[in-house]
Amino acid sequence: MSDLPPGWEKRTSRSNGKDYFMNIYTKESQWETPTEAAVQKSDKVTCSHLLVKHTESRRPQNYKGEQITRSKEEALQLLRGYRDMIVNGEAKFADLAEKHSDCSSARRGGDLGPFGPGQMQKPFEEASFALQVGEMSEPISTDSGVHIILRTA
Ligand SMILES: O=C(N[C@H](Cc1nc2ccccc2[nH]1)C(=O)O)c1cc2ccccc2s1
Repeated sequence: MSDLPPGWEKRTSRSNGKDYFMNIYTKESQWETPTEAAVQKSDKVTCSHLLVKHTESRRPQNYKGEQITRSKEEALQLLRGYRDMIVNGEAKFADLAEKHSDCSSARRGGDLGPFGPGQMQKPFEEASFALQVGEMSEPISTDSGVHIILRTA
């Protein structure tokens, strides 16, 4: 069994059964077998989000194919309610995201995985990169709808 350089973990892909390698510091993954120690700093963040779409969303339909009919104001009120439940410990972020997010990442408790600058819509990127690990954003708006973001790495 060949040893891996420090900071890497071998995983098996659920979608194709192939082995891949996860950097335990940055949570970034790669198919190639690493030959160097894993870097501990990354220009990426890992976030989860809860998206509530509304009639002004770029695609007013959620990943389940349901048409979105709520107004932007209603979406914001819903989202503030979820955020309050998380802040006062009544519910977990991932549980509410899985139950209520209109983004397909709901299937993974809202997890979007690691992303770097230039990958997400600007308002989302700016809010995400301003968070400390473990911190949750105030509601923010993108063309997709209104979101709360939790930075996890
Ligand atoms: O753009 C996506 N989903 C859109 C909604 C949406 N719009 C977003 C804008 C910024 C960040 C996440 C966002 N998710 C949809 O389902 O209509 C993504 C889904 C997923 C799922 C897993 C990992 C990344 C992504 S990005």
